[in-house]
Amino acid sequence: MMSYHLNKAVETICSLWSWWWAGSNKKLDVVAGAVLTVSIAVLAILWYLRTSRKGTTPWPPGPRGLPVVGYLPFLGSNLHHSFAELAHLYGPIFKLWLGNKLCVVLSSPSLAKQVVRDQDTIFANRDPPVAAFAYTYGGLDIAWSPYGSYWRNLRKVFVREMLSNASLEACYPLQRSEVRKTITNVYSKIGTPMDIGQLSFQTVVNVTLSSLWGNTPEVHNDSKNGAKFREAASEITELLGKPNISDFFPTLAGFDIQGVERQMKRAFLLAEQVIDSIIDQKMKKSTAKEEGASDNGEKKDFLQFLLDLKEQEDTETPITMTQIKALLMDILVGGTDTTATMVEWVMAEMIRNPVIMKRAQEELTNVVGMGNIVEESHLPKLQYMDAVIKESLRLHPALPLLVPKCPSQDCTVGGYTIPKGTKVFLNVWAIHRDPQIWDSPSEFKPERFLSEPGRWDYTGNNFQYLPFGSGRRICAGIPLAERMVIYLLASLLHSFNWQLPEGEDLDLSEKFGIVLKKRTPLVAIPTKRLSSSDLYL
Ligand code: HEM
Repeated sequence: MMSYHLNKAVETICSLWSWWWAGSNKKLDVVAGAVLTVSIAVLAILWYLRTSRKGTTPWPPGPRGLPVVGYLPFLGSNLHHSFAELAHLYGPIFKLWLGNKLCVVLSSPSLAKQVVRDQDTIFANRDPPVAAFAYTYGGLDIAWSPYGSYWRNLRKVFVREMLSNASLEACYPLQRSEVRKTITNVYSKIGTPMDIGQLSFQTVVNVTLSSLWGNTPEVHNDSKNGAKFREAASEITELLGKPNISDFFPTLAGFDIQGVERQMKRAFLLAEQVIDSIIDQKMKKSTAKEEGASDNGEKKDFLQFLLDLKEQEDTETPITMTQIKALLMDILVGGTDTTATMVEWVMAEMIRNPVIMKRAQEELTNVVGMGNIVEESHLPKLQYMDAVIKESLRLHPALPLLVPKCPSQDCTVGGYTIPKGTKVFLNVWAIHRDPQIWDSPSEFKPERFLSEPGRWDYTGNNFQYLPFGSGRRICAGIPLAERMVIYLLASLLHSFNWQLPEGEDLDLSEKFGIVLKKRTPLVAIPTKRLSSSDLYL
């Protein structure tokens, strides 16, 4: 049918043109006439193809915006809020131009399904911001590498070796020791205001560092390394979320007008120094071991595993030192700020809802007992706490727009064409607050997750609830994240009571970035909850 119309169009153009040509060939030479004929035919075909495609499946509706800058000047600082407002005007799928980037925003479970389930392979690509390349050796990590065998192998190595039950079990003593250090530290400052976000971030970075490279004493005794890495990691996340002209106008990227890339490179170098020094120590240690006694059957930590993998030539998943560093960067940057921010949101919601905090603490008293500290074996029994965390992730998803997707070919979603290369945002923040899905959506009600526990999990199969995303590019660190969040929260709440400083109000407003943070840090005062001081040491 299409080729019939096409032939017809070309035929008509040619016959009209030959008529003009017949009357005027005295003035033009033969070659110029032929070139003109072909050019007009090509233009006509292109015009036909473009208009005929638009006619069958149009592009999504959306606001017009201004020439050159598109809709950029009209967006507020909280992108997820602006997108939710536009969805009220244009519907659950709309398009907008941000500079010369075509973006499409989806805000309903059924559209989410079409992207992350029905056409997952097409949408499993990323459109990395310029800043992302600067800290991942040009996109050699899991989060920003394009969909394909490189990404698949790297993700497989990470999931199989670091997140298997055996590896998580092996890491528990190290995690426990870091969480205990935090409890002792808080106890030493009891009665004074504490920044909960900072406290969580510090703990999560230490837990992650020790999970990655085990209890290498040189690393743990070097508190400078931890502090340096924390500074670098928070700057990297901050810069990743910063709107950057280089991303909206790729032709201007070379100028780095806002200096985002330069700042990112500086933060990256700081983080790289820490990673290099740890790899260095690890390699020295294993050389010493090789020369001395056997390893007594000790389980290898993740870094050791990666270093050994690098040396193997006959492996299915070969890896270079640069790739190892990109992977470590990914885990450290992608896993720490998200997890720590979630702990802060959950604490904020509980401080705002003292009845809920009390119920969570009662559950801890029943499961753990007032004469004990929280242990790993208690965690699966904390059902109410689990519901509180799920409800916090519903209202404050750490990545409210997930990581934007980028189709590898033209495709159709919700009856609209989405051209190849479009930046596609899934507004899970809006889905999580949709009154057609959730009863009293803006209220904090953990009970909603208790009544049908099987219905809500983090697997991404229920498109109404996607705090960790869905499909092939779903968060790679869920088991570790889940465990760190509940373990740290349970320990903080079992050991202490928490309240706001006298006369302070709780501000729950949000600050958009790649990670959705609290606009103002949560500051709270801990008081002793357990009777014996020994339980704090
Ligand atoms: C509460 C904590 C966390 C939350 C809420 C979270 C959430 C997410 C989300 C929403 C995505 C994007 C998924 C998508 O685009 O569909 C993601 C990707 C990712 N996350 Fe997490 N995450 C958390 C913790 C972690 C941790 C602890 C790690 C690693 C140790 C981690 C590693 C990753 C990686 C590697 C990706 C990229 C996956 C890929 O592109 O294949 N995350 N995370």
